[in-house]
Amino acid sequence: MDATTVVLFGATGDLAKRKIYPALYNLYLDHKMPESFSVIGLGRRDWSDAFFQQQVKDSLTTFSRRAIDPAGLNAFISAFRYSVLDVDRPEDYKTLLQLVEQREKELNIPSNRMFYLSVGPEYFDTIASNIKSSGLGSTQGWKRLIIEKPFGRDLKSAQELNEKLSKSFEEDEIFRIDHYLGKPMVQNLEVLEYSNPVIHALWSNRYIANVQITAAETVGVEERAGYYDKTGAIRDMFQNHMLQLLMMTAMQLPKQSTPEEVRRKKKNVMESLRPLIKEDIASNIIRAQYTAGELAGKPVQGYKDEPGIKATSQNDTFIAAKLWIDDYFWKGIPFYIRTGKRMKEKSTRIVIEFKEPLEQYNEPHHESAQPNLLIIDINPNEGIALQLNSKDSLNQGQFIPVRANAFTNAKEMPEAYENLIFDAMRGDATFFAHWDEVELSWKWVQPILEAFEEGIIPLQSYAAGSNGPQAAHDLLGNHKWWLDTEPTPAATPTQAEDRELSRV
Ligand SMILES: NC(=O)C1=CN([C@@H]2O[C@H](COP(=O)(O)OP(=O)(O)OC[C@H]3O[C@@H](n4cnc5c(N)ncnc54)[C@H](OP(=O)(O)O)[C@@H]3O)[C@@H](O)[C@H]2O)C=CC1
Ligand SMILES: O=C1O[C@H](COP(=O)(O)O)[C@@H](O)[C@H](O)[C@H]1O
Repeated sequence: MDATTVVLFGATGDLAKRKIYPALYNLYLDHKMPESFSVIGLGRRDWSDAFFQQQVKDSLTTFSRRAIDPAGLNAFISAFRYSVLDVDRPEDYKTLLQLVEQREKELNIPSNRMFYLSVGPEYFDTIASNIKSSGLGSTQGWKRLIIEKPFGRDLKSAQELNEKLSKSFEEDEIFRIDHYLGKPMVQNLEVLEYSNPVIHALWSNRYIANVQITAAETVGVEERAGYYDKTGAIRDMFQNHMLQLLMMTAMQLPKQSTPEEVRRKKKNVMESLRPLIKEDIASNIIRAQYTAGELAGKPVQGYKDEPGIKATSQNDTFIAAKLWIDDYFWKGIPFYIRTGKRMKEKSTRIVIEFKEPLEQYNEPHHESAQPNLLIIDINPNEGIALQLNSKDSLNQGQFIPVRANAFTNAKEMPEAYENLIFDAMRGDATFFAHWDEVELSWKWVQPILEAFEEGIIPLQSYAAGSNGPQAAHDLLGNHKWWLDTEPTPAATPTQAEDRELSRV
């Protein structure tokens, strides 16, 4: 891998501490960092190098998934330097350039520069143009820009932001992070389909009845009232993470797994996604807000009582949607998507429900038969399960669902940020959101945002600790959200893989 300088804007912030430093450290332990690298942290706080290095060490002690190796830690930390920078002060970029060049010389790093913008999106444009005007972006090697979400708050603002960024960086230099694309099971979806003829053969509207994608969280708004109350589940999760999961699930297998091909296939999905017209929005989109309830046996307050949230807030903390992909493979198959805070369990999961097994053979419907399910657990458990029907030897003539489970120990898997930072350093953009996908996602979501503003969609409520509002269950008609009440078995902590055929 090329020797690299990581220039981290927002080095004093929460994301850097919780995700970025632990990811860099784990990559270092796995020998996935370049032989020679430099990290320059930036923020307005007047920190010294030594203080910054101590902050990084503290963050690793708290957040790294690995035990700290004191000897290796010092070598790792010695690559870190700090420079004070206010995004609006051009002179700070000049000082930064001098420091970057000095470290490149000391460490013999050709000018390959990765600018990581772990700051609020309101600063993206200013930083990108200052990188250009200060000369920081005039590298002899490569330059890359990593940006965090949110990318705009509607179609127009996203287009404006992209227009501005493209004055300083080419599209192939911009790495838009969607951390769901870094999750190991999401990165595994393509492989599951192409390396398993059983799954591949069934992956179409001929055999699939519906697809359900859930990202349920038990946490509430936490300390993010200011951000979340203006954002809601639709912008915070649905427009980005949930639509990315949809693209990854529904895309047709690329002939070659190159970034260009994968992104082209994802774009095809978005282009085939049936647009919502205003009249149909209320019957296909459910929005809701949590009220007081109980989680893990403890009472929790409602959204409106959370610190920093107004009692009149009409913000959504839950979204469910019914979508149709009008292409050859998925025509006629509903995709159900939902995401919410303060739900019963933390679970990101894709469930593929297959068509009734007996119907096609004209046998009398057997009421104890359940649909076959393919269950892909993404987070916090990681694994797949296949639910099949089997003869129930204890009850004559009855069927019983059994599950073949394969779970991995999530603690041993690289964290999303590790995968993504590693890819960005190698210049592999496969699991980053291309502008075309982002724009198409906003285009699809835009009528929903307008319908919200116009009050066309009622705001439902659901008790904290539940599986969401009744309306989200009604959305599925004769079907149901699978596994709502029966979490799939967790991985055995001592075993890397646990394969079993179990009774459900
Ligand atoms: N935290 C998280 O879990 C997640 C965050 N994100 C995104 O990551 C980005 C960063 O979030 P987070 O770390 O939580 O935010 P924080 O508020 O914790 O940190 C913001 C950072 O920006 C710096 N900053 C703010 N204003 C300026 C300025 N004028 N000039 C220079 N630096 C400035 C701050 O440094 P200083 O105060 O020293 O100036 C600080 O380091 C945001 O875009 C957020 O949406 C995305 C997913 C998850
Ligand atoms: O981006 C975000 O994601 C988290 C959920 O991420 P996960 O990896 O824990 O599933 C969510 O809590 C947060 O509101 C949102 O901004």
